[in-house]
Amino acid sequence: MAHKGRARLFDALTTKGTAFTHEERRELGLLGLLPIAEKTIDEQVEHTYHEFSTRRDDLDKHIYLRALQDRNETLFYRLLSEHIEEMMPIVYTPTVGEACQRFSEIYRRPRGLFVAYPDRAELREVLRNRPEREVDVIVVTDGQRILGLGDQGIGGMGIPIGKLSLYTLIGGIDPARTLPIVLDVGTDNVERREDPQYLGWRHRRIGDDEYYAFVEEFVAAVREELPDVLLQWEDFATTHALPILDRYRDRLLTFNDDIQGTAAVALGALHGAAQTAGRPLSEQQVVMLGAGSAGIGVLEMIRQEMVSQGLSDAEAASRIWVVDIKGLLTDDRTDLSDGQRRFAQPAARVEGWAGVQLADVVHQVDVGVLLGLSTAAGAFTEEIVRELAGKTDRPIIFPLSNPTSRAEAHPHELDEWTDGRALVATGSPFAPVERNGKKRRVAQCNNVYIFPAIGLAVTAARATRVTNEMMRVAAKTLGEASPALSDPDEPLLPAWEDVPEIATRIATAVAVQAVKDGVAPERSDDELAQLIRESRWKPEYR
Ligand SMILES: NC(=O)c1ccc[n+]([C@@H]2O[C@H](COP(=O)([O-])OP(=O)(O)OC[C@H]3O[C@@H](n4cnc5c(N)ncnc54)[C@H](O)[C@@H]3O)[C@@H](O)[C@H]2O)c1
Ligand SMILES: O=C(O)C[C@H](O)C(=O)O
Ligand SMILES: [Mg+2]
Repeated sequence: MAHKGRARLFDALTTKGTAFTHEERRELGLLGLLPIAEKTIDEQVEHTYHEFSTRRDDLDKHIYLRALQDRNETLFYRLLSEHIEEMMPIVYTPTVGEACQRFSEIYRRPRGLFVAYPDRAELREVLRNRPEREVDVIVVTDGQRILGLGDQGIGGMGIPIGKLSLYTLIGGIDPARTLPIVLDVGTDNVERREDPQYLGWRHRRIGDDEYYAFVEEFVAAVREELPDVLLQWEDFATTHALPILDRYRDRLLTFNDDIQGTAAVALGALHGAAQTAGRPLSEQQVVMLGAGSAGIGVLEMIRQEMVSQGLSDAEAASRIWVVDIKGLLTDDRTDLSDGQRRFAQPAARVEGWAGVQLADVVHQVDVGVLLGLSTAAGAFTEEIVRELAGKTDRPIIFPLSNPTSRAEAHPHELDEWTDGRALVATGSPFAPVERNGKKRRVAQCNNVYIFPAIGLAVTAARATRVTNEMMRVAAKTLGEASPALSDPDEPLLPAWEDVPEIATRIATAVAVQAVKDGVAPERSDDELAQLIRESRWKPEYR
């Protein structure tokens, strides 16, 4: 801790603000730079919580917390950890969505790296200018598909910042070793581009040739500067997300959270749901609304799970129905990507149907599981849900699109239309559902149950790759922690207060799997468990 004087006082990572003791103030040259009172961190938490509570709306609260993070990270995380349920929706989904839309307007201080296309000749210098030398986790976006809100250009930076806050809060990654990055490659959002306040590069998105060359340059610079870092891709448009993952997954320590993290959390939540419904996944017909990278990623994992339950690949695929903006994916469609084609139903199977929209599929098929990753708000209509509820005792319905404004249905509607029988999980947080005077928490099936644990696992175990098996183990360990397994009235996923502990459990299982897969140095399971517990950063003044 080399800093002294003002440099120390204003270093967000090491400052204690009014909690510097008199002795420390003398040692560090801070005498007179602070009011005389000496606060404890608990008093600071109380004070900041009061300040937070007086802000007028959620965006204002977001701005307050982000400013606190820029001022005093230890206090920020301490405050968050004591109010995790209340503050998660403020620093993360859904409020972070609005913060991205209004990024330039609410901008106060820089954070992380802005890797802009016009600086492409100096990418290495950009990387070298990173705020801290040692980095365990990078979250990078290009801002093109921010939640279900589309292209936000540089405003997408809110997402890496928010995700990394949760890497620390839940996964115990040292905040000094996290790095949010936005690749500023222009924006096709005309409103943003023409907004005089816009802080990004005012240019249309670059073409694919330039784009992939730039991404390659970026990856090369990251490898040179930070060869051991975990590089997480976030909120890229599906057309880029899949090729990027394919290109780098075997070359780097990397994963795509929207594809792989989402798949793992969905499978985890389905574990408790299938058990409560009394019918394993391999005996369900599954319908997915949305055939983007998130939807296809989830379905790949569901298919593997059905196969592990004894089905052949073809049998599993025949139980999976995917509907996109044009209707059901069938093998006579010429507009499907390779990933989508794997889930196309034979056109012959739908011959004689009146149509191929979601309502038709639910009408024709004995659906037990309905999932939404479509951004289509309200697409799970009363009619569709009532029909589904007529086919099965415990319909499993997950409207997973974010933010709240994009949800395919709201939990209280699903509860009403199914007389309380639906097993529900949502992507964004919702208020508890009330039935017969009893309030029930709604599980938030969001990849935040997964990515912090992956970060913790690979950092502690010094893994060099994120394998499919590591993701499957994460899903399984989360699934086994479902409160619904012991009481069907309980939510499908654990409460936020329990999530840091469950992340530790998931991380341990993932680290053990990394060793098994030969992508982390040999260590015993006990050693890994201990390493993971010990490596967790805690929000305490040092
Ligand atoms: N809960 C989570 O953890 C989680 C994780 C990742 C993504 N998501 C959410 O999933 C959504 C989709 O993400 P993506 O990257 O796959 O997006 P995407 O834009 O690539 O895919 C959207 C898909 O939905 C289809 N679609 C759009 N409008 C439709 C409509 N009206 N009817 C039927 N289909 C329609 C499109 O054809 C496309 O196949 C976003 O809202 C995102 O926030 C949630
Ligand atoms: O950011 C989230 O809340 C989940 C997911 O990564 C998404 O893109 O919607
Ligand atoms: Mg995302």
